Amino acid sequence: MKDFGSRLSGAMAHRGALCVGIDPHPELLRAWQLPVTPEGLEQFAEICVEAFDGEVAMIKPQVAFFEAFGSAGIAVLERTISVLTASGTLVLADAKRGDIGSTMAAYARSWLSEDSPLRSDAVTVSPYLGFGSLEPALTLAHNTHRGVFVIAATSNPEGAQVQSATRPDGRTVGQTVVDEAAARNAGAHHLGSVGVVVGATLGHAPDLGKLNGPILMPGVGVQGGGPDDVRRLVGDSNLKAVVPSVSREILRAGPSVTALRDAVHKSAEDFAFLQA
Ligand SMILES: O=C(O)c1cc(=O)[nH]c(=O)n1[C@@H]1O[C@H](COP(=O)(O)O)[C@@H](O)[C@H]1O
Repeated sequence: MKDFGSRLSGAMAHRGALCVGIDPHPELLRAWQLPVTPEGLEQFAEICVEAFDGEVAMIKPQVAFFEAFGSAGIAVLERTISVLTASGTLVLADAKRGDIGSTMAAYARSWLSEDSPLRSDAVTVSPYLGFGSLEPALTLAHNTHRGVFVIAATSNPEGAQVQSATRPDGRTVGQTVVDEAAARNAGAHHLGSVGVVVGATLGHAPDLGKLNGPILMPGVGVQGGGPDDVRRLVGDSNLKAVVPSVSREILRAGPSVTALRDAVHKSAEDFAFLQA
């Protein structure tokens, strides 16, 4: 199997850069006339799979909305991930895991090991227990040809308190996260397999020029970010590495599969400049 970065750059070349999130908010279930139960969750996920599979470079299920239903929700998540990965669509599990190294190793096994029922192509991780605490996930991802997306500068306004703090060497904390990720991608030919997450809502972003890996940009749509923000934040030379991520703005078009697909195509058009 090719490494995750190569698979992602191949998918982006074929299908465009967009990532669509599967975020089954209870309000969305209700808006889709579905019960807020594991059965409703399953129908929501099935409609999303039908609408998005094969249409975009990557699909990002937000794990929290499945966990909220307990073991029945996790079972729906497992099935959703395995249907998508079996059809060749890249799945990024948005679990934002981060813990001391020995516990991180267990989180890593859940999302990145070949024999886990939840195995995905990549997982989001939080470095705010120290970048080094992510080592078990970085190592397992490398060994299983999977990827990690490390939270660097998030789309929520509260993130700046930690991520924009300045270290004694003058770099922001978010910048050091990007720099550590860049060190992991050194020598990768296409895109490295260690991505970062940078919110499209930010006033300014860390310097991404040496990352050599994918830049996931959520915060597009309902949170207020748009294509112009993406361009402004990453700079022209980094546009090819950007994976804009949209959840509610697209999901609100449901439950019609045709309307969901139309919303995907509209978003994809808005971001076509990334591939130009
Ligand atoms: O890691 C993420 O995907 C993420 C990072 C971030 O900085 N901001 C952010 O909104 N997200 C996730 O991206 C999705 C955004 O959803 P919408 O605002 O509905 O597009 C949610 O699943 C968030 O958890």
